[in-house]
Amino acid sequence: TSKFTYPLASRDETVVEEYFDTKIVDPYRWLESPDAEKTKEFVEAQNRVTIPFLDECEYKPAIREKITKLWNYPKASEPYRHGSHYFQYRNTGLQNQSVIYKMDELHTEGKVFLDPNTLSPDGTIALQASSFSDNGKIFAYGLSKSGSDWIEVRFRSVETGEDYNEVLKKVRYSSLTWMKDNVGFFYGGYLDQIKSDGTEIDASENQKLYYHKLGTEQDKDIVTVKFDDPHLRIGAEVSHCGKYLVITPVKGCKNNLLYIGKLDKEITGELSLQPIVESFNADYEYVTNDDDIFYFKTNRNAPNYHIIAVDLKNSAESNWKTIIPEHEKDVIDDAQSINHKYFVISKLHDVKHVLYLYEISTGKLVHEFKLDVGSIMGISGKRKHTRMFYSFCSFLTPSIIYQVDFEDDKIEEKVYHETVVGDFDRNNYETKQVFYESKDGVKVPMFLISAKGVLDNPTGDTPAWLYGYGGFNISLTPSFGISKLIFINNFKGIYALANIRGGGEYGNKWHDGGRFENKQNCFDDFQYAAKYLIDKKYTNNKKLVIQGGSNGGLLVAACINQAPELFGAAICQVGVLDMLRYHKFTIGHAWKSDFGCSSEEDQFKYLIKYSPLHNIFEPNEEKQYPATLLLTADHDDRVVPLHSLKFIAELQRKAGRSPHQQNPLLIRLETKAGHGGGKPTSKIIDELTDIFCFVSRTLNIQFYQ
Ligand SMILES: O=C(NCC(=O)N1CCC[C@H]1C(=O)O)OCc1ccccc1
Repeated sequence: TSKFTYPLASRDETVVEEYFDTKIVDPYRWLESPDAEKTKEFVEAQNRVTIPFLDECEYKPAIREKITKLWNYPKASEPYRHGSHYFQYRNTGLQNQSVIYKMDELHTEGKVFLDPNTLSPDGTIALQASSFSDNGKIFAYGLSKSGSDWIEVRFRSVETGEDYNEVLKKVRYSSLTWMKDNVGFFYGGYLDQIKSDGTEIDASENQKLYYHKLGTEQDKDIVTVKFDDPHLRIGAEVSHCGKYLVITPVKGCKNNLLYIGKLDKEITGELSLQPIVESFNADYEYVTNDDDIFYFKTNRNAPNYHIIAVDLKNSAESNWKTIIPEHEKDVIDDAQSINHKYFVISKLHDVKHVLYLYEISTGKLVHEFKLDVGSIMGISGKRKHTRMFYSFCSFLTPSIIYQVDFEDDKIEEKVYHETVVGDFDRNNYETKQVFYESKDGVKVPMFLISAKGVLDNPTGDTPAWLYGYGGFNISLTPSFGISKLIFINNFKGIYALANIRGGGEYGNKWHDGGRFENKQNCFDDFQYAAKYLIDKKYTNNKKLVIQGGSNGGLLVAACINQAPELFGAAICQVGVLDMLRYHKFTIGHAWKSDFGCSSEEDQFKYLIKYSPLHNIFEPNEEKQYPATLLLTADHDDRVVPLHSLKFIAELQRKAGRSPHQQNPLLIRLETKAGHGGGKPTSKIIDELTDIFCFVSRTLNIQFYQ
């Protein structure tokens, strides 16, 4: 690839920050102002370099055509019962947003209930939150614009399909939950926030839990719960019996407080709350309750989670009862209630889901559902229902929806709907789970997917795509994706998913193994995954592309700083790249629960060691950066674009200018787009096409039609 002349970004060396006894220069601080003219010029200059590079890919039209063709298969969610109707999300294949259908009977076409595609010509208005009233007659729904976390909440009558007049604004990081009277509604709002279009970078503060009465204006809403700490987000859920409000305030992204408010009278002001947990010592998630006995899924004294019962009449921890004990290896993932008397619980067993029924009153195991290797994507059904649905997927199965009917003590299961993808034939592929050793000897699981026969006959020259995340207790379970199939099929590649530490695959210990001072374990695990793929001759370092987004973007950027020799290309999406300043923007402060914060000396000491922006090396004859593509967007208010702008500016200056840096170092900046949630199909296809073009050109791999 030809030598690049990268845009010059001015540097202001006078911006110096003191971190304890260390001075850190921040010359691109000016790129933190998204609306500044200079920033806009910088963005345009970058796109003028990147777009031609991607457009020159000879396979671009064929790649786009292939993605579009494979993507174009009908998708349908499991049915959800609310009141006397069933609701289902459907997409004919290429629609920008899925459509909600309302059915009177199962297996019927039903009719369109809410079609977000009618709300914007380019599909950038998305449904980001929703909650049906208990009687299923009113649908509360939150719409986001251009991928921002901000939502506007509206209310739609199920019978008429008409919206009520009110619109709730300045809502984000919010639960939506109804009173059982189908008139009262709770949500979390930042009503004194000035700007809220998703391009602002400042943090929102002082979220309050509001009570809204259906049919009234937002300015009549009542503050029912508020806390002094400006960073608390107030989770709330009306109990199944309707008599209580379960309040779960959260500060970071781990551990929450727990309060219960009684809802027995007219809501006129702040609720009096019964404190259950008043320190951030664990996660507590409401499952259901029988009057004063509340069931929670928690990792309190149970790193793999367990189900406990708390009696409101004596809610001291010493009086809590364990109903379903933790498993020594398997991790409880989702816990709901169904058919009046059962818990329905999914657990992760070596990164594959298993599904169980337990009796609520005794905690006794009642039934285990037989599942293939794969994931439970969703469970649909309420405690008062005698029917539930769950959707299953795997790397080679897009979606199978099962229907389960409980008659007396009989449990009857059948396939409700199986999704078919064009001419995709799963028999041409194979999946393998391997366990490789990381730097410290810890065994890390990794999934490998390829065409049949490829894994058993490694040639050392197969293109490989290694994906990882490694944080926030998030488990990467098998999922079906067109992009994986195209890389396997049309680039004749191997797809690898590494379940590195920081995730939730093995409960709390796996999460703790990859956070705070242990964060380097995530990078080691990912680099050792790459070494494994190379040592086993599945690929070589010129044919290996690594990809990750957000916290996974941090992973990718840290790894190309630390071990550039392992990779041929790196795709870093919406990455967290300035670890000294991330907490200052939008919801960044919440991530201290994984990253720590540079305001603490001991945490600054480990953050400065891996912060991507502060560890860029100057290439020499021995080492250069792999071909690197950063991606971000103007309405990303989860991870603000300044991370990627500052990183690419420094990377292109310090590395890009060196004669030893032959591989391109580029950034792709999208408009009217955000962190990823709600992204319209058209933009997803554009982005994936560009990523494949970048990989094809830089790894010099052919696209087979
Ligand atoms: O910040 C997070 N989650 C963590 C997160 O998004 N992270 C954590 C690091 C960067 C980024 C990512 O990896 O996607 O969620 C905030 C939120 C949004 C909507 C509703 C409730 C709460």
